[in-house]
Parts: sequence; structure tokens; C-alpha cells
Amino acid sequence: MPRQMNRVRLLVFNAALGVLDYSVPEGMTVEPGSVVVGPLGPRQVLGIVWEPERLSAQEVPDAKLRPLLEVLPVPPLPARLRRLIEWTADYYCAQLSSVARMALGSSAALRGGGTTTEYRLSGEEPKRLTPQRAVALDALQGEQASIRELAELASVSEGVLRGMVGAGLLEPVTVDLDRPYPPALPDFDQPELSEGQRKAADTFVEAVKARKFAPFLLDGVTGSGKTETYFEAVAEAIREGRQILVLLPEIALTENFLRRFEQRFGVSPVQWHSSLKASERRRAWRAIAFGEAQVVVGARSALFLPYPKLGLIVVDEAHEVSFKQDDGVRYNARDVAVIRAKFEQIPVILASATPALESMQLAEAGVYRKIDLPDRFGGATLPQINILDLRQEPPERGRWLAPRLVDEMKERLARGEQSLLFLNRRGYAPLTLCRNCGYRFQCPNCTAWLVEHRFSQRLACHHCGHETPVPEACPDCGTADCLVACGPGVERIADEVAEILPEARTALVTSDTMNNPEAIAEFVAMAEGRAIDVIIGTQLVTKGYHFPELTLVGVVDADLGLEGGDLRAAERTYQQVAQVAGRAGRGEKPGEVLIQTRHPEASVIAALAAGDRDAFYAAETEARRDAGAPPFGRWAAIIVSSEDLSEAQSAARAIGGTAPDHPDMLVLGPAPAPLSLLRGRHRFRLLINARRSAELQRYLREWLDPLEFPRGVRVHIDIDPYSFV
Ligand SMILES: Nc1ncnc2c1ncn2[C@@H]1O[C@H](COP(=O)(O)OP(=O)(O)OP(=O)(O)O)[C@@H](O)[C@H]1O
Ligand SMILES: [Zn+2]
Repeated sequence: MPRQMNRVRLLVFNAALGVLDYSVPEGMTVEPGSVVVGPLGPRQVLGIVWEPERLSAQEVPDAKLRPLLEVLPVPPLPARLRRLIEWTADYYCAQLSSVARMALGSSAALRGGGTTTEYRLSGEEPKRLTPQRAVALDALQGEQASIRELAELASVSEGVLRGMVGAGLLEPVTVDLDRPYPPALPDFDQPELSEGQRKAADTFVEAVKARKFAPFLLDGVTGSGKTETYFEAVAEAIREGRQILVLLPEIALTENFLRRFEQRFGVSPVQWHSSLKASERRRAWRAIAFGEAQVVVGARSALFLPYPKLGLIVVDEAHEVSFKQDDGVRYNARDVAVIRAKFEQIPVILASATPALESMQLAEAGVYRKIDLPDRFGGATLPQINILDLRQEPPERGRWLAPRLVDEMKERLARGEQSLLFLNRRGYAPLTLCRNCGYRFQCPNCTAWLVEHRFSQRLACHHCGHETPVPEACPDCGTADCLVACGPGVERIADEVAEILPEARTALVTSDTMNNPEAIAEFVAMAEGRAIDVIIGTQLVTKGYHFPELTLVGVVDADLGLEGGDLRAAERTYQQVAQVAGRAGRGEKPGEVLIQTRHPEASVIAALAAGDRDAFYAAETEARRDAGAPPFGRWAAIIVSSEDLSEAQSAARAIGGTAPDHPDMLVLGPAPAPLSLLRGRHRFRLLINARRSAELQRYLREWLDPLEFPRGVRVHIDIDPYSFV
């Protein structure tokens, strides 16, 4: 029984307001974690009741307190989650309210029950069709959503759709906002596990039963059946009536996961990601908060949701850098998942074929328990990896694929097998210039070249989204037809494949072409149905997929990732190439991988070719130890930006000038960021390298909190940064 509180302290979602105190009117019951509404001047403010002793604020006398207006009809945020929110804000030097906001998801979800109206095509035959209506009719087949969402889907105005409602072409459907999800069945279709899988699964199942904090690193080669293995732990948690969270790095992987899940458990899990419809988001949030959602699969933002009875967390493809959020609260979902498991006293499984060095180190130190799956499932063997030295076997002029790779692709095509070409570069060409005057197309808002996209016939900035049509003539010297594309992107590789293998059926897989679940599902179905011969893709196709007929992987440019030279460049290259190589030979036929490179002697490339993962990790570990880099030392970045260059510069200098002189901490910079202009803001960076034992966050706060900057200046702290641009 919560004690009756007659005054409360609220965490509110406006950092400028700080913390607010209210009185609790007669008859209203609140407890820590309650989501409430209070008056603020003439307006209202949403807040979470927090333990007053954990939020410092000036004490307001009882007599001056205004009463709360309302307690929202949702369960109070659990104490364990409140502690996680505090931990995250503290560790990442973020605002408590910004972290707490991630737990609430959507404001609509905070209001209870009810129905909403969605629309779908009525099936009525139109008598007369405007072009706009024809577009909508085509685009909205099988869709049901609000008018606004449908308008977005069909790229027509809401007015067009309202007209279609009037004409009876679209019909309203009443939807129960809180309709329950069908239950997942833990024994729906249990596969026969291999001996290794069985052992691993038993360990996980025991951990779920034990209900204690237990972090695992599931280190299994590509195709070893990590998913099947951790599904047994999921099944056990379902049987025990607990909730399960599975984090995936990208929505693109969800489709694949959903199908596997459905085969195993009979229904889809509850999804949580940024492209959910508003009504789905609200339904999912409420099912989660009320403990009714059993299994939730989501992107990193699913981590802070208010599960009342979490029993297991899985982070799949745990090495992926996209678990690191680089705006708003800059946190790493993989790391926070482990902390959440600790607060919840539950097991957490980090699954990967190419674990992050940090995770390997923690396993070695005995913090994580390492579970190995060293063999592929079903007798499949790991692919043969061969180096293709571009200096000795160059592609023809103006081409990017070396003859040997082309020959191998032709052979696969003749045998009815599939090939995959990997190049981690969207668009047609990364740089466009004028042949006559040398003019280069650059983004007006960013320090970046514009990337040509032939599909959309545009030049686009991959940092800010700026786009412009490809002009007929050079904007500088006015010469017509003089633009040349420099270097390859995946679209250009697709063109090349069309030239050399005109009869091959190809699929281009990038975030430009696979930007919705339907497109991804269609691609997967076609690849599985052998309606595709050659897949050309970015990092989007490197992981998760299982196409048994795929027997050749070509890495178009293995050197690309090493160019930037940041801390994790070698590791990332290793992971990407090993992952994409892992798509080959997963069925009965053996796979082969050809890595095109100009630096076969580089240690990453050599390790990949030799299949010597241990050697790679060992060398990389030593390099990091020498540099005092993570996980042996700690890093933090300070990013200073302003639309005004001199303002940004003096703020950065002021920070640099007041850097504490501490034996545990080395401050580098300020220096202009590699992306010195981003979305119209000038940027400077400082990098702090600290000893592992250093109280880095406290130093940072003591250093930065007293400083004041002009309003246009933003100062961000990035703890354990992944991006250095
Ligand atoms: N015990 C099993 N019974 C039947 N099929 C299995 C079993 N284990 C794995 N498989 C199948 O083997 C294939 C590879 O498994 P899975 O995709 O889980 O591997 P993975 O370890 O996640 O690989 P990657 O890291 O490359 O994504 C899948 O098609 C999966 O359904
Ligand atoms: Zn830009």
C-alpha cells in the first residue's frame, strides 16, 4: 500500500522549468512514478512523480503549492525504471527529463481506452478518376490508417483523401485502441536443437528461471542459429508470464525476425520503432505498460519503455554501431541494456558473430559469461575467403569489378546460384565534378560532397538531406554536359552488373530503396524464391539474412572503411566484411567470398583472409591498450556548435581554456570537427582521454557547468563516442 502523499515533486518535460512541487488534492492517490498533470500559470504541465529526496529543488512552503489536476490512467513508472533513468542521465551527462521522456513514448498513449477511426479502400469501383485519386487508389491497396497517415503513404494531400471518403472510395473503420495482442505460444513449433545449441539454450533457460542479473555474450559464427538458441530463453520467459525485450539495430532486420518469430511462436511479437503508426504506437505502449505485451521487438528506443515484469533482454547483432544514439540523449543501447538487466535482476544476452572488442574484453574479465556456438547449423561450412588484389588484377577502365569476380558471378548465374555484391556507399557516385573547370558539387549546409542518385536524378547530401536536381550545365563555368561522376556507389555497381550480366535479375538494397517494411518483405521473398540472381547492397544486407542459394559474396572495396581512420575503423571493417561474408554458403552448397582490396597486407584484411579472428582481436586489443583507448581507457567528446563561426570558435576556446589539469585526464583540442559545417552549424570538437578509473562524468560537470555561452551555442557531451566527425 503506497503511503498517502500530500505533496509531491515532479520531474517535468521542460528542462527550463526544472523541478516542480505540487500538493495532492483530497481523494487523489499518487505514488512515485505516477504520471500526472499539474497547473502551470494558465497552462498545464505533464510530469512524473519522483522521490523528492532524489531531485534537488528549492523547498516551496505548503501554503504556496497548487494542487495537481489529474493522475493519468496508466501504471506508475516502476522504481527500477526510475533508477535506470537516473543512471542513464548521470552516466551520459544528459537531462533527466530527456531520458524520462523516452519512457513515455507517446502522449496519446497516456490517455485510456477508446476507439479511433481509420480508413481503408472500400472496394467500390470509381466512375471517374482524377490522376491524384488514381495514385491513391494504387498506393493504398491493403492499407488502413488515419487520413493523415494514408496521405503520407500515397503522397497525396489529405484533401484528396477526404474527397474520396465523400465519394465512397474510402470507408471508415472503427478501431478499438486497446485491443489485446494474441498470445505467443512458447511451444508452437520448437525446433530440434543441435547439441551445442541445446547446451547454450539450457544455460539461458536456467538463467531466466533464476531471476537474477546474468549478462551473457552469445558468440556464434554466422549461421550458427543464435536466434533459435535464444528463442528457447524467450519461450521460458513467456511460460513464466514475464516480458521479453529483443533489441535489433535496424528496422530493416525486423521483417526477417518477425517471420522467424511467427514460425516459432505462432504469432507476431509486439513491435516498437519510429515508423509505427500513431495508433499502433499507442496500443503497443499501453500493452507494454500494463504488462500485457509479452515479447517486444524494437529499435533502441524500446529499451526505456515501462515494462512492469521484464524477464529477459536480448540484444541481437550487439556489435552494431547503430545501437549508439548520436542525437538527443547520446546513449549506447547495448550498454544500457546491460544496466537495465542489472536493475531488473534478469539475464541479458548480447548476440553477435563479431562481438565488439569492449564486449570481448568484458567476457574475458569474467563480467559477461561467454557462450560459444563455433559451428554453422546443419553441417553448413563457413565460406572460403579469398583476396583479390586490385593492384594485380585491376578492373577494366571505368569499371569497379575485377575480371575474376565477374567470372565467378557468371559461373553462379549459369548454375542458378545467387551472388551478393557489397559496397557501403549509397547513390551512384560520391563526388560529381565539372570536367571543364573542376567545380565540385558541395552541400551548402555541410562540409560534404553531394552524392549523385541516378534513381531520383538528384544530388543529395547524406548528412542534412539537402537535395538538388542534377543540372544540365556546370553552375560555375556554364559548360553543358560536362559533369563527371567520380567513384562508385551501389547504383553505379548495379549499372555495371546490368552491362556485364544483362540477363541477371538484380536487386538494389539500400536505405533509399528499402525504406519500408513492405519493400523489405518483397525483397526477402524474391531472394528466397530465387527470383533474384545478384543482390547489390550497402551494410543493410550484411547481416541477419539467410538465403541458402547465395554462394558468392564480392566485397567491392574493403579499403573504404579504413580510410576515415577513427578508433574503430579496423574493427568496423572486420565486422562488416565478416558479416557480409557470413551470408555466403549458408545452405548445402559451400560459399566463396572475394575481397577486393589494394592493401592485402593490412592486418584486418590478412586476418579476414586467414579466417583468424583471434589474431585480429588480439592485435586490436594490444593497439587499444597502447593508446589508452576503450575499453582500457575512457573517452568522451565535447561538441560545440553555432550558426555563427566566431561564436562557436570562442565558445570552444573558452572550454579548452578552462580545461582542468588532472593527471587522470588528457584533453585534446578544441579543433574544427571533420564535419566542420553540419546543417548550417559550425562545429568544433574536444576529445578527452581518461583513465579507466577516472570519475570522468564528475570532472566534465565540474568543468562545464559553470561556463556560460551565448544562446546560439550548443555544447554536447558524448560519453564513449562512436562518431568522430
Ligand atoms: N535447431 C535448428 N533447427 C532448424 N533450423 C535451424 C536450427 N538452428 C538454426 N536453424 C536455421 O539455420 C539458419 C541460420 O540460423 P540463424 O539465422 O539463427 O543464424 P545466426 O547465428 O543468427 O546467423 P547470423 O549471425 O549470420 O545472422 C536459419 O535459417 C535457421 O532457421
Ligand atoms: Zn548537408
